[in-house]
Amino acid sequence: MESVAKEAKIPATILAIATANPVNCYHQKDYPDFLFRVTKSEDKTELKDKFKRICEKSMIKKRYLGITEESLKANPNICTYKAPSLDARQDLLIYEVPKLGKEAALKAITEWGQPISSLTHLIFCTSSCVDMPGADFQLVKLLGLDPSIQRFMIYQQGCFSGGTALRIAKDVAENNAGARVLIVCSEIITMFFQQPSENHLDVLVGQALFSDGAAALIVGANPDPESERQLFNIMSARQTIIPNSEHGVVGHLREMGFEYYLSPEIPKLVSGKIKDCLSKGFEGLGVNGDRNSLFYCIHPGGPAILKKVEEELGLKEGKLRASRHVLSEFGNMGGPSVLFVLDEMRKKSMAEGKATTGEGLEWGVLLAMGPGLTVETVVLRSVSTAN
Ligand SMILES: CC(=O)CC(=O)SCCNC(=O)CCNC(=O)[C@H](O)C(C)(C)COP(=O)(O)OP(=O)(O)OC[C@H]1O[C@@H](n2cnc3c(N)ncnc32)[C@H](O)[C@@H]1OP(=O)(O)O
Repeated sequence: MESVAKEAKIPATILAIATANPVNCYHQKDYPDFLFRVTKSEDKTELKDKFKRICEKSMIKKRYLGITEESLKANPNICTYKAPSLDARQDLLIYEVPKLGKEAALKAITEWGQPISSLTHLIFCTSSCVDMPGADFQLVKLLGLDPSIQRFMIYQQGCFSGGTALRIAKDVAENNAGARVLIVCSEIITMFFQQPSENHLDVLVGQALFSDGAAALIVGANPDPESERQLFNIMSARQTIIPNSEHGVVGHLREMGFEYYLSPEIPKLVSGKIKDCLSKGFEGLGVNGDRNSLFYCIHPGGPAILKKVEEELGLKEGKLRASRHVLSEFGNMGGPSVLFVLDEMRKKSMAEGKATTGEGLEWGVLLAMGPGLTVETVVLRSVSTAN
């Protein structure tokens, strides 16, 4: 099919962004006591000290989690390493994941300001649970969307799914006249909640970083200048696998929930590919090579990843402010994280009276990474905040 992209006067454009989190807020300084108490692991003092060190170095102040002491007491197997608890976790998640997504979606639709019936496509991403019919179907019911809305359900892509959703939305918006795509990424990481174990130290890293959140965006090409407000144009989007890195992030869905592995090599593997991702992403766009003249929305996977990427790209202090802010205030929410970063960037740019939604700069890049290791590179062009 001949791409309509060339005909689109304005390429796929983000028209609204919104976020939501569960109400329960956990302060990182209190979390080691909480985790070791609810999992009855107080006797593992060395492990707790190690966990405290990881929490202190996480650069996270607070996180939001759907789990509560009460819900864990009602499902004690969730608190016991390797105990079968898949049913209990699924039963909580299949309702909560679309519900949190709905909260973000309603805010995005309000910002967009158009009738819900104008939405033509839905992309729903989650790695938190699986079910049939899927979380996309549940969201259609919860929001009262047109039953004939065209759905894409993206399961189990992990932390890069926010970039995947933008890539698919760009294709859809530019090849279907009048398309308005609702993206919803919703993660509640109860499937990753595990009792600390001396035999599986990666779990400590996950318990210190992972958190719950949902983000929703609306994307369309050729926005109506009278009634729709542009936030960022999506100029290119591509996905790639980092060679020899599939051991980096691994998650096996078991009776215990997710049995997952996080290699200490992740920061090095990701940063080693980052220049190549940027040069391929910007190919043919005529943007100069000064990396400090771009704005950055990078998945806040952990402080070591951000630091390594910053060093590799030779970025000046402050260029990754939005990613670090999201890490500090919300933790690593997986797929939605990078969309939280985008929201933070445009809000701060507007609040500080910057000329564009991208910290006053014209061009920028959103980078999302996850299992594979896979990187999504989405090149963005900001718009004037005077719009
Ligand atoms: C690809 C993606 O990005 C997708 C995802 O989001 S998946 C999650 C990705 N994120 C990560 O894997 C975390 C990356 N790592 C980090 O950000 C940091 O290393 C950290 C916050 C975990 C620790 O901070 P740091 O400044 O490196 O402190 P450091 O003193 O080296 O490590 C603290 C402890 O954590 C341990 N540790 C670090 N990484 C570990 C890992 N992957 N597995 C097990 N233990 C680990 C260290 O051995 C150390 O233990 P001791 O205190 O007993 O010596």
